Amino acid sequence: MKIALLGYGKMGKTIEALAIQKGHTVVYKSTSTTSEGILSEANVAIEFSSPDIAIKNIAKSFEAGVPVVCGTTGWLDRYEEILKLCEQRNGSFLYASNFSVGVNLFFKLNAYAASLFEDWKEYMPAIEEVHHTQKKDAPSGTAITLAEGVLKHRNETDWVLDKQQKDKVTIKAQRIDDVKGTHTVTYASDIDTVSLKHEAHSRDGFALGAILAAEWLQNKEGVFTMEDVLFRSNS
Ligand SMILES: NC(=O)c1ccc[n+]([C@@H]2O[C@H](COP(=O)([O-])OP(=O)(O)OC[C@H]3O[C@@H](n4cnc5c(N)ncnc54)[C@H](O)[C@@H]3O)[C@@H](O)[C@H]2O)c1
Ligand SMILES: O=C(O)C1=N[C@H](C(=O)O)CCC1
Repeated sequence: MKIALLGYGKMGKTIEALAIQKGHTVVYKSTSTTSEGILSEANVAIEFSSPDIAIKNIAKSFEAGVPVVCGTTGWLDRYEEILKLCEQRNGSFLYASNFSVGVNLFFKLNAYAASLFEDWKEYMPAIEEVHHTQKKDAPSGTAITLAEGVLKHRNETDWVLDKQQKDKVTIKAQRIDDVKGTHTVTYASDIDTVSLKHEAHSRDGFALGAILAAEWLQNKEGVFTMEDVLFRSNS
């Protein structure tokens, strides 16, 4: 597979190293200031840049006729625009707030826990995320996905960042040194607390999941998620 890397920071570099180990080649890469190679020669673009840049990079790939796997978080207020653009261009697009297989299994555990706690409203849910200090967005995309899973089974209407508010599920975001990504969902009552936790030890899980998604996206048209890659089809 010939890969374009849109964004060549911590994630772009990890993906490059692991993709080459898997026998793929990188034919294009871009940062905020440089680009090398020819985007239209790629079979797939893997986009890990920055919340303000993702839309431009995705649009550029559709224009070049290149399917896009996007892991950049913090731009989803413009998700509908991308869906329309993808349809207009007969493109292929796959976004995930977290590409790690472990986290995607954790999303399933989160949904199951939320359904179990649905009838026990004395347990208050809360989400905590910890990431490195260079992270631009808060809360993390993963924490938002977890909150959405919890909210499906609650009377609370939305999530709120770093405060307690009636009718909202709290997400607490912390930034500490080089933490790769830790997410905890808790259900706390006066009597006890139940916690579910995922802790990334490196960026390899995110990168390998993005490469898996890129391989899966070959010869497909439309809009997809990691749910499609991991749980709906093996082909
Ligand atoms: N979905 C996931 O599994 C997952 C995992 C890790 C990180 N992320 C997200 O991926 C994004 C990138 O993370 P990172 O740790 O690699 O960040 P980083 O800051 O290390 O790298 C960002 C890269 O984007 C580049 N960039 C900025 N403007 C650009 C432009 N105009 N064109 C092309 N590239 C441009 C920067 O030069 C840099 O190379 C963040 O939004 C982060 O939240 C998602
Ligand atoms: O390092 C980051 O930045 C990460 N971002 C994603 C998020 O916002 O959930 C995934 C975990 C790592």
